[in-house]
Amino acid sequence: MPAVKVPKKDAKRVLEQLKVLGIFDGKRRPLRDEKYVYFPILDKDKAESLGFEVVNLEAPLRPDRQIYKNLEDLLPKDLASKIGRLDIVGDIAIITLPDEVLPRVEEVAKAIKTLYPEVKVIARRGFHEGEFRVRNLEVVWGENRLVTIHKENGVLIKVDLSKVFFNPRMKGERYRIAKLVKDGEKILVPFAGVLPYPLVIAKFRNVEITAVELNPYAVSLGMENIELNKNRLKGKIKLIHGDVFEVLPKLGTFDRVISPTPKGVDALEITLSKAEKFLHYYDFVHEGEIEVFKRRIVEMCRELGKDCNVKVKKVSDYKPHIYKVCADIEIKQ
Ligand SMILES: C[S@@+](CC[C@H](N)C(=O)[O-])C[C@H]1O[C@@H](n2cnc3c(N)ncnc32)[C@H](O)[C@@H]1O
Repeated sequence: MPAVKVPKKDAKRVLEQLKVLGIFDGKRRPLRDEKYVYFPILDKDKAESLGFEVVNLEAPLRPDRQIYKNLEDLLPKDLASKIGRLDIVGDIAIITLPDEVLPRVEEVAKAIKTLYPEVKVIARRGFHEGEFRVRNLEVVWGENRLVTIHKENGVLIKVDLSKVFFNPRMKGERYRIAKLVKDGEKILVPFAGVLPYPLVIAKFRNVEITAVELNPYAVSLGMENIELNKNRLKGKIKLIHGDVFEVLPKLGTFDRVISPTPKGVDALEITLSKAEKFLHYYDFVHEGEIEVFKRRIVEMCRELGKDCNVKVKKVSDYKPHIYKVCADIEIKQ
């Protein structure tokens, strides 16, 4: 098959050119020797007419998962348009799948496996329910289980999605917070779940973290997760099983508090009262109400005798016009 032969020093520039011209064959891997790079192409005549040196060679095909980036690339339009977003937790794929599409689950499974060969279970998504914010999930393909070990930010997180809350999309946010933390800090994480925030922070920083969680299954998995990661963590994690509103009044104060607040719960006052330097407070806010939310925090700071800088950041979409936000609150010293 045809390939454009380019001296190594020009490879990046020529690759861009070939892509713009629409003749780069992205399904095949480029080859290299000591002096040259060989880019597989789709149109020999066009390349030659533009003055490129074209040779013939066997460039291997890339695996499908490197060619196709999402389900829309792999499924017929009528099917792709009916299925919702895909999340991967360990070896479980979570997807929104209406009843009418259920008979075509094998087709969906094949596409998911192309992108994520590790997937062994497909579960269809319902809503988060109850005070423990557990998502309603139904296994529709593969092994009948919702327990898995998820890898994120260099830690292992064991979850049982039938019993605990876990959101893989918060990976970047957890990393952002971990990077703000300094060695030596004392940190409080209320509403800690199976400990994704504490684990990621303790992975990168030598800190003392106190986590509080009410769901007994999350607490038990959290303890397993501390054990599972014990050789990866620089920091220490202490996990308290209990209600944030009962436990926090008995605790002292912390340099930093991180509150992944469950939807519908107002924990601003109690978490702010425990923070000496920083509070990262998550909530769900209508886009038109972000300033009101910010003013409420400033007001609460004043009531608690604190002088605060407040920045509110949109973290993710929740519903049309409603965002999950994080208020980064710095308490001036
Ligand atoms: C939105 S989830 C966040 C979990 C975890 N931090 C994460 O990011 O995956 C909220 C968590 O708070 C827990 N929770 C709800 N009410 C609580 C309370 N009053 N005291 C302690 N934990 C509570 C739920 O069980 C759930 O695990």
